[in-house]
Amino acid sequence: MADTEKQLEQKRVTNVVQQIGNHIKKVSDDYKDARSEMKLVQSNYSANTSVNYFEVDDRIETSAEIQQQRALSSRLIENEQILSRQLATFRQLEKSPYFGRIDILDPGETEQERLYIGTASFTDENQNFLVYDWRAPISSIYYNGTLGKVAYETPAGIQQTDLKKKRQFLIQDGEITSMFDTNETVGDEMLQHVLGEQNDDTMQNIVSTIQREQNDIIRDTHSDLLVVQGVAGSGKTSAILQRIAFLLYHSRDELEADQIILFSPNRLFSHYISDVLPSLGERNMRQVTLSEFVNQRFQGLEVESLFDRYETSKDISEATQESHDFKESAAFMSAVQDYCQTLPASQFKFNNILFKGNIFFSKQEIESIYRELPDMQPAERFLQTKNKLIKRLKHRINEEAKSAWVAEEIDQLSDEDYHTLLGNKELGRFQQIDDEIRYIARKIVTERLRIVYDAIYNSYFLDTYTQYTDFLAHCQRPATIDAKTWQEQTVAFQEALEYHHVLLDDVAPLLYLRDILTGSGQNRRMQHLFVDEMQDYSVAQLLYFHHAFPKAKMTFLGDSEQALYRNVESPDMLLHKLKDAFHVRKARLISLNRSYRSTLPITTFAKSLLPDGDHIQAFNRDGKVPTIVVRYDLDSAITAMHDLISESLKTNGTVAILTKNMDEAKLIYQHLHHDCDLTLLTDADRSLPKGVFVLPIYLAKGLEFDSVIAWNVSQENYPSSRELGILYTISSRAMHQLSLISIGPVTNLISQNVPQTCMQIEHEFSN
Ligand SMILES: Nc1ncnc2c1ncn2[C@@H]1O[C@H](COP(=O)(O)OP(=O)(O)OP(=O)(O)O)[C@@H](O)[C@H]1O
Repeated sequence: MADTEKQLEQKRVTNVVQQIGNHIKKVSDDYKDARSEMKLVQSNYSANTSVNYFEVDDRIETSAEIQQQRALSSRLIENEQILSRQLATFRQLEKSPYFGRIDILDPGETEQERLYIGTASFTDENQNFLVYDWRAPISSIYYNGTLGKVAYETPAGIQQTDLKKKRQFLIQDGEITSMFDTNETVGDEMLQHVLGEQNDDTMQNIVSTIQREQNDIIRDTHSDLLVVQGVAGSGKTSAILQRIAFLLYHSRDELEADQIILFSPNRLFSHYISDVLPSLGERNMRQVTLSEFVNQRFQGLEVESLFDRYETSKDISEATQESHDFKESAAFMSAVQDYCQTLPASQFKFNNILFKGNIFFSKQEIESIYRELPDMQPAERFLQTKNKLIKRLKHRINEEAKSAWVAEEIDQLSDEDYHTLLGNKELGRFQQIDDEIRYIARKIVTERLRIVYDAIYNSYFLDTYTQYTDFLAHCQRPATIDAKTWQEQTVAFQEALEYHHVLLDDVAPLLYLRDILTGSGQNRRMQHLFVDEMQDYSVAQLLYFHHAFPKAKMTFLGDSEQALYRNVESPDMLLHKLKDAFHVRKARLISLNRSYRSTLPITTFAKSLLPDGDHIQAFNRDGKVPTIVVRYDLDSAITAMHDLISESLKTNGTVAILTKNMDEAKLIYQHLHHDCDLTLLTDADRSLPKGVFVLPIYLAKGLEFDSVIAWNVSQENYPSSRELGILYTISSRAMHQLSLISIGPVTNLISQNVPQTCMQIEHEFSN
């Protein structure tokens, strides 16, 4: 491109950067003002909260003032937060104001329009757009269109235009480092540059290089269920995050970040992706792991985690596996639903409600309330039972409030405690002192009996576990599961319960049963549900999420070939299963087959492990072929590991040693941590350190590292195709370098599938 052209563009960049700089100064001043105002209100507030509370009039006045100040300070806090977010956005924009330019000619116009696209909009004093937000309707042309006639979607409908030029920029600290015109979606040159960089400890946004098929995922606002099957490294996680940023922009007035929930595979991942949305000027969505989500719903019990199950259930029989599969299926969830809908009142299992070890409401009493109600949906009937119990509780509170112990307690109250019990709102409400005392008495008893109220409110009087056992006994199982194996499932469930454990298979059906019978457990505020690594969830769990967030549109992303916890499925099978299970109006399936993470030799190696790997397209980025180091005993393998680490560190910032399980990770740590700076990562870790670390593959789900060393890929350790998903997932975590160590002969998964030219094998020959 002619130098003058570049000079002209640089001139514009410099000018825009200067204007952004001026704007930052202004926003900084506003921010400082907002902060000092905030401080002033806060100091006033604390002065007021310490005023004398004992004169009734004073109290009323103070309370009103406090309410006012609270409202004022929350408004100020919000304002301050907005300014602070704006500042962060503009500071980023100042360094790199845009990454793209499109020249368009609208129908009927004679003059082309030139638009620049960046991570956020920026207008000059006259409200002319100097930079368009990448999420603006017009910006979609940049990602989707090749030169010529193009269409784009706007709130007013589809618009047509003629795309005359598409230019890409790389701008660092206000300087154009490269720029080129392209007719492709986003040219490979730009991608080469971005992908060749070293890994950061948190993920980066990809807005400047979003690919056309990723753009389809990001900008889909129509589907109720969007399922993305994408090969390893195809940008699924990136697409989720840009999609969230897009949705927040698109529905700015109706959607808050906390109405979006993402199920992430582990805590390291949660941290890994935490910077992307803030880098785009947005707040993070809510993030949970399956374990966090279910543990919160089973208070007092410990739920088996995916990791626990992975670590312990290595050798289960085929028959048991069939029972597991059934319990994880959509058919099983339907069976739960049928059971609940047709459950006769006499089969309802209730618990006593206890107070200090004594029965407060007996299960017989609850049962008779339930039975006497007319026939209706179980949840409605349960709710009415609940209301009747609360009524009876209130009655008993009123009676108890007249007891001598309550009067005595009131006598003993200090003035301060008395007023605290009375509360701000009730100050001055009672004309008669007797009324006030009766009120206080009821409050004392209510507090004392709160535990009973909570038990009613939280539906603890349904004996969920006995009910579930009853369901298991009555459930129609497939003919392939014999009675004995099925009975073993019930026993396993009950035995676990004795130790306050719930097995993972039982989690979704158990929660579903409880929710249907009690009419609880649903969050209708959540508008979007995202599940990353969907292949690691059972269909039953996904259906439960759908039930728990009934209003949420669903986006499920995953890779059937990275299955760690079950056998690898073909993408078609997985999609078919999900489509059948979710009866939604607008379902859409998108496949991503191009892999961006790894160098060409690494992707070629990883895809040849898979029987159907041909559909995976590698991004053409140079690198060394993966090395396989074969040793014949543990000590030599550890020495080889040591050498590989030193060699990897010469060119890579992060080196991850990935193992099949935690025992292997500990073993390596024990042998190596004295000689090199090595960290062992566990389930409890929330962030990745720099340098060298060792972790089992399930904790590395969704992550990527400059260099990966796979531990012991021998035939003994990876004997069958059951381990294929594990090996593929490990190999596909590497960005620039992949090495694999084997103690003894290498697994057939590699030796029989990967062509010799795609790897370099180094044997140690003993003499
Ligand atoms: N359009 C793109 N531009 C630049 N980088 C991209 C793009 N798409 C993906 N990448 C990069 O490729 C790598 C893999 O992306 P990501 O982690 O989102 O893939 P994934 O499909 O979720 O992977 P996996 O399933 O293997 O965990 C990341 O480093 C990401 O930044």
